[in-house]
Amino acid sequence: MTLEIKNVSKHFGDNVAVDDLNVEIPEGEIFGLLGGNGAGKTTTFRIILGLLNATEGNVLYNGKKIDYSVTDYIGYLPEERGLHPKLKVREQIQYLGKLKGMSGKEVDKQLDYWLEKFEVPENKNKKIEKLSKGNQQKIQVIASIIHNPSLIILDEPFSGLDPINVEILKRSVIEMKDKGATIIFSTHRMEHVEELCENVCILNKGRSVVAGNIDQIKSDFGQKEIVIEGDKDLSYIENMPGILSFKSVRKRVTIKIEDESFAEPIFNEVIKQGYVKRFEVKEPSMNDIFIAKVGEKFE
Ligand SMILES: Nc1ncnc2c1ncn2[C@@H]1O[C@H](COP(=O)(O)OP(=O)(O)OP(=O)(O)O)[C@@H](O)[C@H]1O
Repeated sequence: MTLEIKNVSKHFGDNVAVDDLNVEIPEGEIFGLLGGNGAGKTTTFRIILGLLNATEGNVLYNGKKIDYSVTDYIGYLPEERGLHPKLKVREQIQYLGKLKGMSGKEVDKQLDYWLEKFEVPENKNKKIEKLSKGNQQKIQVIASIIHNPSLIILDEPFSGLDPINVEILKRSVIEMKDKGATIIFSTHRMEHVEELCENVCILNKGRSVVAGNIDQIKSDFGQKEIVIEGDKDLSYIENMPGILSFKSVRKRVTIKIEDESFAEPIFNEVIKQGYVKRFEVKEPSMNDIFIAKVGEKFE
């Protein structure tokens, strides 16, 4: 049940929102669609769901076009959140669950389960307008997964959540994957994809600038990071060959190098100074890769 995005472009007048995008998302995977504001993430989701027509190309799930209006196997957390503020949580979820063909009993069971998971069981009979923004967001996520969909599309699911709730949602996303769902989510926070995804696509101005397996992307990128911890003054290393950047904060030095071959000469210099607590050659972060490929930073 692979999701295939094939040569998809979307033009809004002269504005090219998505530009010849090709992505394959295997079944049962958590896939990250990355990019800054206006990169084309939401437009891509709307095209996947059949809510927008592509100018060119097509999207197939399980070999067929998706028509969101008639599909019960899709869960979608839209960018524009759409809960009814005057309804109580249970009333809202009952309404949406029944639209997806569930019985009232089934909805209640699932709702209790997810409210417990999201650590807000006390909100079941509260009016949505009385909940904080983050807690409304949790209800919106529950609304999109209440019917146990096999394809879940989450547009910026972590935005507006505090760090504790980000962790709770991450755990739930992993649980949905373990139950067999294919999940695609968008974010402009690189660290979210590093933790959750095997494969990603980074969009910039509608184009895929980097795509594929995260480990592979990192190893193909070539550049590495060295972290050294200890008491020694290592500032002279800054002038050695292959060094792209050198940062020293308290007792920790972080060095970016062009490729791994430059690590050994640095190591040899460092141990000449005697004992160090740590010398580690690390893969670059997705943020480093994004900056190098796109020239923008997302934090
Ligand atoms: N209905 C529309 N009409 C005209 N232009 C649109 C429309 N929807 C999106 N766009 C444009 O398409 C581009 C991509 O927008 P999109 O919302 O897909 O980006 P995004 O990556 O989801 O951004 P964000 O992170 O800000 O939500 C933008 O330049 C946007 O202005």
